Amino acid sequence: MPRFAANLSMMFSEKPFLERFDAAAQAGFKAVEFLFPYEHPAAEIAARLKAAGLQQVLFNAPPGDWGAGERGTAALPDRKAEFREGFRKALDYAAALSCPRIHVMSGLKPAGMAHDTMTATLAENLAWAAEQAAPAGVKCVIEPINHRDIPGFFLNTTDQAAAIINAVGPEKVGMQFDLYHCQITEGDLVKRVEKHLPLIAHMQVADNPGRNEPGTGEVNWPFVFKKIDELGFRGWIGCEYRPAGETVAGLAWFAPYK
Ligand SMILES: O=C(O)C(=O)[C@@H](O)CO
Ligand SMILES: [Mg+2]
Repeated sequence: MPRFAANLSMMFSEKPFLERFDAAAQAGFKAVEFLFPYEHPAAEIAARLKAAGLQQVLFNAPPGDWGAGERGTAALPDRKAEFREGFRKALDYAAALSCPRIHVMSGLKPAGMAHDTMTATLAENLAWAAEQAAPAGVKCVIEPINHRDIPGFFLNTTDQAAAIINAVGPEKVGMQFDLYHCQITEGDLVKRVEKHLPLIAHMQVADNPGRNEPGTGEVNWPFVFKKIDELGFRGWIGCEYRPAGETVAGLAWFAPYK
């Protein structure tokens, strides 16, 4: 059966962040993910996880200046030192939260920057990060993101991500396969999951259009989830969606998977 993790950056936003852990557990989730933990001490988050009986399965490395529109630094040649400093901080949080996956965002493509230069920078940074992360049992993941949600993002397709992962080494870095982005950019969800399955270390889901919960848009999710299970994916699927209404009221789709 597919295993779903609540995304606490998007779900349960009716409550303050630290209260969302308990809310997710009460709704039947066994695991959570979120974008960034850095506004809160790691020990505080660890305590919330423990009290709620939850597992932390993913969060993001620092992305540069998010408020100013930056979306990662891992593919930016002039930001290597910042990327590394941020990744070390992420690793400290991962250790405190016993979290096995860190999402590393590549960044926006600067005007005039050569694609190959960015690919090489991303590969070099990932290889370095993997070396730091391996002793802690942590794997870095990279995620292709659609151009509508993040215009100008460097990493867009599952094939582009696969080429980088294969160049660095699939044992070192994995694919964060977000079904929402794939539906927008590429479609053909089941065939693409099948193609990249050996590289996929984490998945995420939202329906399209709207990025709301499964069942609110165009995708036949019971079919897709069944196929993902039959294909043998045993990792976590993060519910990275904005509930259309109140979070718990929109969880009917989740009932068969609790
Ligand atoms: O947007 C997504 O999709 C993510 O998974 C985030 O981590 C990055 O914006
Ligand atoms: Mg995602």
